[in-house]
Amino acid sequence: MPRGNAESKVLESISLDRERANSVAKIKVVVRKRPLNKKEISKKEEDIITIGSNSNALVVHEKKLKVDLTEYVEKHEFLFDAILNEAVSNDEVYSETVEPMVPLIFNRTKATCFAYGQTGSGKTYTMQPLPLKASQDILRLMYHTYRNHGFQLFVSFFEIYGGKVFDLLNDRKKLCMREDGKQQVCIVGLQEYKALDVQKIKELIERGNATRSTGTTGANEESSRSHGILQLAIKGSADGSENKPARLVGKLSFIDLAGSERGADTTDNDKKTRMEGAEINKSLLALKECIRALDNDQGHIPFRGSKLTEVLRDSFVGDSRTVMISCISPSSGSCEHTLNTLRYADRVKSLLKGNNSKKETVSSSSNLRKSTALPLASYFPAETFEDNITDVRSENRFGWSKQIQRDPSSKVDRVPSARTEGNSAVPYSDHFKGQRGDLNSMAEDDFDDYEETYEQPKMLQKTVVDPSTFDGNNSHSDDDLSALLKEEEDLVSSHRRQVEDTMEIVRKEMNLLVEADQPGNQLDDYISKLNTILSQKAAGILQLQTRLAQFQKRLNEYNVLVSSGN
Ligand SMILES: Nc1ncnc2c1ncn2[C@@H]1O[C@H](COP(=O)(O)OP(=O)(O)OP(=O)(O)O)[C@@H](O)[C@H]1O
Repeated sequence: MPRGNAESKVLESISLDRERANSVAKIKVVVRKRPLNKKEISKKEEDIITIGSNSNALVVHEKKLKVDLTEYVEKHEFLFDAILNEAVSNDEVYSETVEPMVPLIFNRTKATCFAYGQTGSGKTYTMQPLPLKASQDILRLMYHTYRNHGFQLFVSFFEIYGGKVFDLLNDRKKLCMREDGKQQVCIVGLQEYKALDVQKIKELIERGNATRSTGTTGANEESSRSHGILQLAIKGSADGSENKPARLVGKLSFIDLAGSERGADTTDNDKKTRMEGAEINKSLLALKECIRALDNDQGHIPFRGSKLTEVLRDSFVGDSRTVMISCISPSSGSCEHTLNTLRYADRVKSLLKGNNSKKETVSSSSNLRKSTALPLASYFPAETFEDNITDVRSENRFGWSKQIQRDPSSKVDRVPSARTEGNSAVPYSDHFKGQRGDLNSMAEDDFDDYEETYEQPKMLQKTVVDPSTFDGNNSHSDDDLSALLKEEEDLVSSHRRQVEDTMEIVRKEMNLLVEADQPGNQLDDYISKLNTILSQKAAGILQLQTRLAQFQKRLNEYNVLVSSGN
């Protein structure tokens, strides 16, 4: 083939990659349901998750008891970018999640894939094969499409355990993090291995996996008690030469988060496990706060909320892409955790809608079309690369198109996601009668209508507060974030306690009703007991309402604080 022809093929391929880049959502949320495991089957637990025929809607069928102790099923409906059922293979998970992001990392993008879910829901099972598959694609691009660019691939693998960072490719050496003058976070001494072939990467991944901290939880015998972070970095020198120091071009991070189970699950566990749980919850909440702040286009992203978010800082600024895989167990015994996971995912997804239509509109790809120059120098214009990140960020953070379109080549259909957790109660006897039909009979247009009429909940209302309360200083807002995260934890714990108390009260109430139906019952006694019960109920509700109001106030104040920090 004549040289000119070969070059134009390469150009075409790069330009195609870039066009594809524009159609990759900034944040994509995918749910993966695992099959029932042996333990769940032996306990006769049911599969309570049904997935709609268009693969982006699911229903959780929550079994509940009425006050008169009759059973009924409450349905919770959710929509996401894609829902992968128990028959979906790891290869298909890769195609749906990471594969579209791979070409972007040759063009300055920081892409992140993380798995979220309760312990034993399949996070590690889902995440472990992804880096190797991505490496294969990266090396193919490096050796073919970008073969004259002098790109190099580096692998690092570390974990965050108990708020500390350990190098999984260097005997779990404890590492510390530093922030440079440009607020770039680096992990001092982290080993990065240059990888030339897939075999080398496979060895590194296996070595790191074998070193990870695991423990046993009620739900998983080999549970990850740490956040494992594997990074594939593309580096290159400005003139494509291998002799000059290589600078970061783009990065793909894989994060296998520790289980998201909350306090309720840890009652049987020892103190160490409970402490681990608290630390894990803190970082998961902080991650949510960062994504929330990113979507609100706030100048100040509260990365310091946890070690995890500090480490991820450079993955979220500039031109970034994130795919979150929410892993869920199908079993009735995990219903509460599954709902928590889906609500977390739903919250992340809904942040991208509602008031941000401006941010969601299709961005022009002209900036990419213009730029067809091939030499690596074109990736490093006049300013330094880091300066460039800031520019890209301010111009382009939400200019990216979400463009979730029907992709004929994809095995999974996708439509724009709406935040819909619609609850509907049906008698328990109807549980299996129409659960699939309900979703199957829902045309895609129905979802579109729902999307149009649904009003976005405004978690972070901007209210006016006494400015003297805050000085708009970012370090203060980091302290505030920690306090806020703690309050969120406390609120949820109080809520849980209140529900337990209420159940106890309802039991007393039922007994009282039974007594009241007996012949010759004492009316005075009934009145006095009913009064006590009602007072207890009212006190519980009032207490929780007060706590909730306090938390809402703090949340609003925090929002004002970070907004004023812009
Ligand atoms: N989609 C799946 N298909 C088949 N088996 C699965 C699937 N997902 C998970 N499993 C199995 O379920 C068990 C728990 O999965 P895994 O260890 O990935 O959970 P986890 O969410 O990472 O838990 P933890 O947070 O405790 O580390 C494993 O034995 C795994 O092989």
